[in-house]
Amino acid sequence: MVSSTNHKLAVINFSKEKVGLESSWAATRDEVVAAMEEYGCFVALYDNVSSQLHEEIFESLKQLFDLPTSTKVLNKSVKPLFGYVGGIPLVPLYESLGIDNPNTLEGIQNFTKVMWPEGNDSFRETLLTYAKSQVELEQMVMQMIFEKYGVEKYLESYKKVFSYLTRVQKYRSPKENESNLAFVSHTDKSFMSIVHQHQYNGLEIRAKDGEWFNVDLTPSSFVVMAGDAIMAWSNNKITSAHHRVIMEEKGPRFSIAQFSFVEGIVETPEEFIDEEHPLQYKSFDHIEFLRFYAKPENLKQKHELPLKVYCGV
Ligand SMILES: O=C(O)CCC(=O)C(=O)O
Ligand SMILES: [Fe+2]
Repeated sequence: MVSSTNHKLAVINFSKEKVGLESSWAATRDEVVAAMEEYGCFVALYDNVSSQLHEEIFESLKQLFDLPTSTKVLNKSVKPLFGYVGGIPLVPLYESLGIDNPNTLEGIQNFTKVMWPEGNDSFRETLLTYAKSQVELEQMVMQMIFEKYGVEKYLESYKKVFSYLTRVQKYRSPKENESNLAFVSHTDKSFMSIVHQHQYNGLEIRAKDGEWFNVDLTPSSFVVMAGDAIMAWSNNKITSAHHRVIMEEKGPRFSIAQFSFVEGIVETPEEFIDEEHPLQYKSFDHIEFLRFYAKPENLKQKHELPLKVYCGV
């Protein structure tokens, strides 16, 4: 689709040679924070996931989604919204499974032993390698943001309490007379998210002026996005990106979203608060916020910013 928008996400090179250099680290950090403040997201070009790994991971997702629904629904979690999603009338094209702690052997094993009781070493190894790379990318971005705002003294304690959820997702093509809105407009409830896709575009971002624009991605593109928790943490310096998925092209489209959550309290550092910038959100327990958001009566309300309802000042 040709779009006539003026909006375009920044594309920032995160290749090892580049960000490994002290001189380009600082320039990259500035680009990251400017992009996050403008759109709540940017595209990272990241060569730590090779094209071979990229193909392997999406090949293995096809196998996963081909399992019978009776197996996929066994993907459950005590954490709210961490399990299987499919057959939802609001998003009929969408199906997804959640892998808690995908960057640890235990986390990925807990998932594979439910999906393939006889084991699936190749899925386990591919996903673990992939998830570790994505976490590495997120931690670089996190470090840049904390540094740029002069609050890096809090970074180590945050790193200790971050946990990750990977959602693997499949969008089928719409049937005739069916809407092509494959995932409704939302902000992520995470601290940050990273989205990676196979073959087909579909992700759209809402700019601050309200215009929607699509994002053209390559196999080495990773969309790094601000979630609601970093918005609260930064006292709205960075606001979470409203986004949705439209199925323009033939599907199925596969994507992987990785979400970071704070296993504990998210609190705005005092450095972000002054007379001109009063505190916007009370400190909150991240997982409890998810529990609040996931209550059917709250989901039904379709709040523009559920976090504001939960703990806005
Ligand atoms: O599939 C995508 O491109 C985005 C998915 C998404 O927004 C989400 O899982 O929160
Ligand atoms: Fe999202």
